[in-house]
Amino acid sequence: MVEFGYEQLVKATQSFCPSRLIGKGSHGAVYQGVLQDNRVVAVKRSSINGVEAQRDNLKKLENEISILSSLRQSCNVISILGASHDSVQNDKLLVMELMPNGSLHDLLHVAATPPSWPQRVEIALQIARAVQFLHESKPSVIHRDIKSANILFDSNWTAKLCDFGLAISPADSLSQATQPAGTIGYLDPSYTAPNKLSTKNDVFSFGVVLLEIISCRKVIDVTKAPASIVEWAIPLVKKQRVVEICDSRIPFPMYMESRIRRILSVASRCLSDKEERRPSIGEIIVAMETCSIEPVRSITTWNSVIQYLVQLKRRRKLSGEYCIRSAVYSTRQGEDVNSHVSTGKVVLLKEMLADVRLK
Ligand SMILES: Nc1ncnc2c1ncn2[C@@H]1O[C@H](COP(=O)(O)OP(=O)(O)OP(=O)(O)O)[C@@H](O)[C@H]1O
Repeated sequence: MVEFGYEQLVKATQSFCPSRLIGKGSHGAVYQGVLQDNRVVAVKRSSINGVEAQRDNLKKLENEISILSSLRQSCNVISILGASHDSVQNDKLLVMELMPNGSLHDLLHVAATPPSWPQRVEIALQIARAVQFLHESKPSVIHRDIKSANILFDSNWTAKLCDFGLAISPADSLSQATQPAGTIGYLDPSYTAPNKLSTKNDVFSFGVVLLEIISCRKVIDVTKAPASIVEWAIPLVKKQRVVEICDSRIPFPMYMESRIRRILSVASRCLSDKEERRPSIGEIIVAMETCSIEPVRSITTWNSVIQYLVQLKRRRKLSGEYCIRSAVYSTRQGEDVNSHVSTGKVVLLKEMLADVRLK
């Protein structure tokens, strides 16, 4: 991990200029920065608006830096580029890759166009891989704050798990005394004391995110009864009323019905009251990978085939008109109608072949 000079990051963010502010969280603010080598990065600062960081915020950011720098690289976990510390201002900075496409929370609840079903399945799988990476790291890491707002998209729309402020390694002796923490709506109800810390706490939160991805319902929605997404969706999953759970803004995809059923069944197991009944992230990946989708390329191919068939039908209709026009012209000129009909067919065939070659 690179130790950046504090002044270098002050310059990169134009002195933490408000126009560079991406957003504020409970333990800091994130700015867009441009490094000397022109790399565009995200810089998380423990103090907000220059007010000296509260001890708690500072500790969370230090924890985030320590956990992220102990992990290997993973395609579905945010990459840390470095950190910086200013002892005069008692400020800590975390430099990480910039995620320019916002959060899963915004994609589901704010964006005008809802994500497609294949996109949702792919995102769910990417998050599962991030959790698997953490739980199977040596020593393992428990994130403790898995939620749609902490899943951000990079420039290729790959989902990455971020915000490691609450993350903890159960191997760390400090974890024995760490009080339960997380976000209401995603927090495992059985995580009530430090000794209840387990990877299954993350599995529960992951189950909530799965329900959110499929339904696009807020995890706590006080305008609805029941307000909790878990209390609302799980009885419906048990009664096999899957269509009622699915986001109604886009048509229910019959061709993906079994995949969606499987994801909801995984979610229901993750949300089991009894921790021991919840699957491990390894089991979740196995269940989800069998329901993963064909690569987008194949969908494009199918679209091309459908488009081609539509064009073919249109051309056939046109060819009929062309033959009739030729025939009318020929009869006027006293020529053999059949010769023109076959010429029309040859022209059409040539065009179709050119079309296929282009594709
Ligand atoms: N690497 C990044 N690239 C782009 N935006 C980021 C990055 N990291 C965080 N953000 C955005 O910056 C804002 C603050 O993030 P931060 O992780 O501090 O808090 P949070 O997740 O919003 O809240 P909390 O800490 O309360 O859970 C959020 O809007 C988040 O989406």
